[in-house]
Amino acid sequence: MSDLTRLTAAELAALVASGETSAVEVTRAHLDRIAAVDDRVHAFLHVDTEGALAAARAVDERRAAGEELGPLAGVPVAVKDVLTTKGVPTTVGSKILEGWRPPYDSTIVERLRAAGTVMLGKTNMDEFAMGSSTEYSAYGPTRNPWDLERIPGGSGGGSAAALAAYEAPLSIGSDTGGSIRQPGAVTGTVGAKPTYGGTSRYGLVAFSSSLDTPGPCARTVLDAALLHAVIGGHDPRDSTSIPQPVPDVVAAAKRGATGDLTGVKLGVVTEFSGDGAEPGVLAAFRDSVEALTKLGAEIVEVSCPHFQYALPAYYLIAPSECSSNLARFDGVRFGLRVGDDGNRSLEEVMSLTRDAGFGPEVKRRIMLGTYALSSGYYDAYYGQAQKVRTLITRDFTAAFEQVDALISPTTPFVAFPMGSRTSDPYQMYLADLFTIPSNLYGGPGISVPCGLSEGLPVGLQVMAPTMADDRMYRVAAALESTVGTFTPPAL
Ligand SMILES: NC(=O)C[C@H](N)C(=O)O
Repeated sequence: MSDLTRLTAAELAALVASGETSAVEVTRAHLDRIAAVDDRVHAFLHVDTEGALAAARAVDERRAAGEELGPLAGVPVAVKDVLTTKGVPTTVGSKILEGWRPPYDSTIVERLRAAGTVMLGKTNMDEFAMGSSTEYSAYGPTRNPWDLERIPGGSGGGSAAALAAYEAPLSIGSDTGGSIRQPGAVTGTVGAKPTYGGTSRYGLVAFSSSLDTPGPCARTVLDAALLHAVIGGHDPRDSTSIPQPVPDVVAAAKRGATGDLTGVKLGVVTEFSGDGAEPGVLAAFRDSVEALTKLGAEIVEVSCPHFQYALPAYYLIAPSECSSNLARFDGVRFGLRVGDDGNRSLEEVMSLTRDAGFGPEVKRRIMLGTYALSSGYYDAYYGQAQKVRTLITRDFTAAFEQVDALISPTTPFVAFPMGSRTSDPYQMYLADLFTIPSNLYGGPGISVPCGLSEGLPVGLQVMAPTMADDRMYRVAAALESTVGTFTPPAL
């Protein structure tokens, strides 16, 4: 049997369904791979060996009993540590939740289990999903399998690195400003942010509730679509979940893989295709635009004049929501409690707990958000940012009257050396320059590998109208059919 860790999720599912290999064998191969490389990569915060093998055995038993298996049954998946997993530690990359074992599964995890996928464990992330390099994890950074001295992106660097290091064929991320797509871009993997409300936030530890969107990560576009179909769809337990079925993303990915984009009109975002990105990134992007033209797509330039204000608007809205959401970590209800010696007031214990439990970036965001929401500043900062959000949404609406989807590089730069941006928050924030607009708008976006610059992966982003997730999969799969997939140098 060839190395099972090199196969796609679709291939693994077919092998398990036909009985050529068992879910237990597939799971063991990935657990062995994790044991062999994760001390160097550190993609995982927790590996659930027992749980994974039990889930795999259950799939094999169902198959032996002649039961019909779902399209991803027996396929391992790694889950970002932002999603609750019943009885399995969930830390959000923070000390404040160290040792917390949630009493319930998030909807995403519930759906993964129901589909017969095998959860390998929980992946590393920037604390509370705040960061672009996974260096802000309270449990130490994840490294990029392409170059262990470079960052794997963030906040979901663990989910992306696990794919690039062949520790898992599928993973789950969450994208508030780019946390799925940016790690995908810098690790040469595929990351999709679904339409906001297209995937459930129930059991997703909240950062910025009007933006947080869980979604699929994979090494191929089809695998991402297969995972999207499993986790997506309406959930009555999430008040912003859209009561409509997910568009047929799998069919769209298959259609795209035929390499025919005749009749598809794509808009290159003027503001994101000039300055602001590294020359090597722009060169790979331009080559991809040419490749898409050869596949039959019509390419036009589209100006989205308010996109330039997306980053500052995001850094008011997201911290504002975070300052409110993170108030629940008070040392009373969850996880860490510091200084509760019977002599201190409740307020002192809360303050000591939050001081010890939160890292520097989380504290920075809470302060930014508290300031932006405070009386006297609310209108000037938070209110103004909400107006900008509306203008950005209008840019998208106008653009989608002209084109089917928008394209841009996913990130302005390739994976940067570890430690090179941690002392300058603004430089770190710039990693999401091109991904944030679609979060503010709520539409779907996907990053697909499109080439290399300085030997490191570059991603192309496809953005589509809300609830037209299928469109982005079609375009991404078409590009993948011509540029191929990208394998990091051997670990
Ligand atoms: N969570 C995200 O989507 C990422 C973004 N880099 C942030 O720090 O807010």
